[in-house]
Amino acid sequence: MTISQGTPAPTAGTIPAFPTATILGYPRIGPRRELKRALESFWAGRTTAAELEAVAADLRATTRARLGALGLTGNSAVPAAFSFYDQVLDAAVTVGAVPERFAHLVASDGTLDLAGYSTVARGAGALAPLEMTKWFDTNYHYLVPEIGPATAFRLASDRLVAEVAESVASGVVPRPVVVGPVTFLALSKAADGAPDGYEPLDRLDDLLPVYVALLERLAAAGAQWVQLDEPALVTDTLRTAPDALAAAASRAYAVLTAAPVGAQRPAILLAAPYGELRESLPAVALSGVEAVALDLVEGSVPSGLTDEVRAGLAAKVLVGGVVDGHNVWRADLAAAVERLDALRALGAGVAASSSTSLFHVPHTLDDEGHLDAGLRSWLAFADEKVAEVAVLGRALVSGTDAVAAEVEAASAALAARAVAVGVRVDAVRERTAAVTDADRRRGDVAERREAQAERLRLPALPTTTIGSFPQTVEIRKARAAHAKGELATDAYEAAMRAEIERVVRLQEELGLDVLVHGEAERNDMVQYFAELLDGFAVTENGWVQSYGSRCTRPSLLWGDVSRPAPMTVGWASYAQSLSDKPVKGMLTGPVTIMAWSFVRDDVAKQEVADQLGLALRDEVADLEAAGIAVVQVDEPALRELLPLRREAHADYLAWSVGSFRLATAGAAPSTQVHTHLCYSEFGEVIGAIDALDADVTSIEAARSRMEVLGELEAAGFSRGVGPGVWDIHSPRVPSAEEISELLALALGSVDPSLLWVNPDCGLKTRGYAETEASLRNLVEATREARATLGAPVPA
Ligand SMILES: CN1c2c(nc(N)[nH]c2=O)NC[C@@H]1CNc1ccc(C(=O)N[C@@H](CCC(=O)N[C@@H](CCC(=O)N[C@@H](CCC(=O)O)C(=O)O)C(=O)O)C(=O)O)cc1
Ligand SMILES: N[C@@H](CCS)C(=O)O
Ligand SMILES: [Zn+2]
Repeated sequence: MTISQGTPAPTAGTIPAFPTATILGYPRIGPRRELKRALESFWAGRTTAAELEAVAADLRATTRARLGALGLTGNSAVPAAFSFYDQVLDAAVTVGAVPERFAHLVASDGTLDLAGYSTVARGAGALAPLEMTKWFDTNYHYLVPEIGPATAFRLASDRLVAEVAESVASGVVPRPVVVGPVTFLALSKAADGAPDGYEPLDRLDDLLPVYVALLERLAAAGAQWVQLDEPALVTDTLRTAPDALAAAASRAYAVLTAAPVGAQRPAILLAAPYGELRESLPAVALSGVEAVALDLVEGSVPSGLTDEVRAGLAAKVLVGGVVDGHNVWRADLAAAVERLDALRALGAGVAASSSTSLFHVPHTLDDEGHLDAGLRSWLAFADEKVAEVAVLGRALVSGTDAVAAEVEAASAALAARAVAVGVRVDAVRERTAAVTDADRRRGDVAERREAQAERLRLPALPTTTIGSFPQTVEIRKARAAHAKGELATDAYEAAMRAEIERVVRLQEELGLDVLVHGEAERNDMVQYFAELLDGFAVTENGWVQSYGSRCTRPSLLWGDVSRPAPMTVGWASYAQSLSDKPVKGMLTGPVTIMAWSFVRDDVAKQEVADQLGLALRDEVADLEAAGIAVVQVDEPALRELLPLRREAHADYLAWSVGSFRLATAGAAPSTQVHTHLCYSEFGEVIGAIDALDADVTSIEAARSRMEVLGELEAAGFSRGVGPGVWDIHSPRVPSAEEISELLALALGSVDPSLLWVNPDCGLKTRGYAETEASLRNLVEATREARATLGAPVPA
């Protein structure tokens, strides 16, 4: 195979040139969250599908122009990777894998309009949406396709083909991006009713013809290269073993490359982001794909290769993911050039790229004028990363000397960062170095239980919520006005206190037992703390898509972390002053603060986690001193940071659990420590959850109908536990009967003296109407359950 050096339209069998610089994907939400606003207007019925399409087309056009201006100029350098909601959902819709319950939304030609697509993503009434889960080890969530033995695959959407045609018409030959067939099936779940032992990957041979047909359509629309994302090939933690995934990749890519490049298909770039290709490397190297994108931030340049694998790679373009697509630190261009050189020795051609799609980072630093100039100079958001790959592409073509100034500037920024004030704070390092095992140990569990029962005097099956109450438009408006200086701090704080009072009164009226203050004052459960801790900076506009239209602004954790002053005590004490019932102090745990921030890459994660642990430990002490008897430390991201390789799990769990314990182990025996976990399946980390040594753990469970309880029981978990009885991800109000059923299930595996009753997660995304109705049913169902236990029922 020869890779042509020019960029003529391909003729059968000749491989079009691959650009020397590219990225694997770009943020879709828009620099001003234009897509979020357009989607939410459409969902609210304020705009039409045509208006939503127009906003999307504008965004795509702006992105193409921006990427070209930043230096992605070669044919196929610009990825066509737009999505209205999620790329995995798009793949499902493209191959016609829409679950049966949505069949009435599908047109006779198999297509789904934007309203139908939105319903599959978000549900409607009794129609449950596709399940949402974490995308690899990131804070992005994808929708899980449901594939059964009878799912009828067909090419059912021409959206991607139209996107290619739109781009070609605008003068840019793009590289369309699709989730690859192996990853698509490996991330799918078996549709309800599938027989035991069935796996969606069993359907690979039925799915491949649809990919073949799609490739042909993309070629006809003008695509010369297509990118098939296969991150499933870099991990050994999926349901399917890595050897089976490698075998599936061999089969799949034999079929997809059976036709020569040209009219029947574009050349194929198989992208393997988020980790290192290990078990699958031979399969990929020996496959017929024309290019492979390797993540050289998480992995390294392949070495120790057999002759056969070496020969396979030597026939391909190797795309070196040397610019971190997943974090925001400016690249070390000198080191990147070296890695690309090493790759050049292996492949038929080499290109510079981001390690992953850039949709994990914000659009641009241009919008962050407020950031300290030093910190800014250490950062690269999406646009700045595109400029970095463009520089590296020039180095590949013209030699390093041609980009000497850029390489030097990057090295100088790195050197300045290493010695900048606040990056290393001796007092913080001395404190973490002095931590002993005893600092991570609380007293005996039984003694704690007795002291807490005596202090709290709670009824059987205590009811509580997870922390946040609805973040109303008024709360957000007040915060936005305060940030702009249009609302004075006193007035803002008074508005938040009024909100806290309303939430406390509501909980008392509903009859909940352990109250929360509602978190009205928090813009986000991580950013709130980042704004108050030293070592962090926050962005004004650094939005990153978390799922669908929902975004977060991950904070920048750049230096040693310490707590200049109490962060939550004023709000918690105010809430406690309003009620005789215990009000929980509410903190976000060290692991979650790390997982949902952009974390410095110059220090071991364990050190960062312990710094956070110590800051939170001081906060717990201050909450206790203010009379708070229950403190909840949320760790919804404990599972999320679990490495994609099993060999790294024990080390990760040791430091992550250690940092949580450091945060909480200073609490007195009579202080009840809660933790809360959600957004993941926790089966794999049950041992670690137990090791957190919290007195009470609330955990997402409603959607899986309490599945996690069996896992906890099997692991001998014998602490207080609140399996969620209300799936808060949809506006549906669960009836008291439904909640009673879930409670009965829970009582089948949890000792009644240990069972708590609570929703799955916080209520910040819900409205008040459904919140009040659901909590009323929750309290009612609890009263009934108490009666069946013969426990005294509080008035
Ligand atoms: C629990 N989750 C979280 C994750 N990561 C976090 N960092 N935080 C999380 O809570 N990861 C896992 C999950 C992901 N789930 C979600 C769920 C919900 C959202 C969400 O609702 N995001 C909001 C933005 C939240 C926020 O930052 N609010 C700010 C700013 C609000 C805002 O947009 N203001 C307007 C002006 C006000 C107005 O007029 O309405 C503006 O700035 O333009 C705040 O409250 O102050 C979202 O809208 O997407 C995210 C992840
Ligand atoms: N305390 C937080 C946890 C979310 S995971 C909340 O209630 O929103
Ligand atoms: Zn939660």
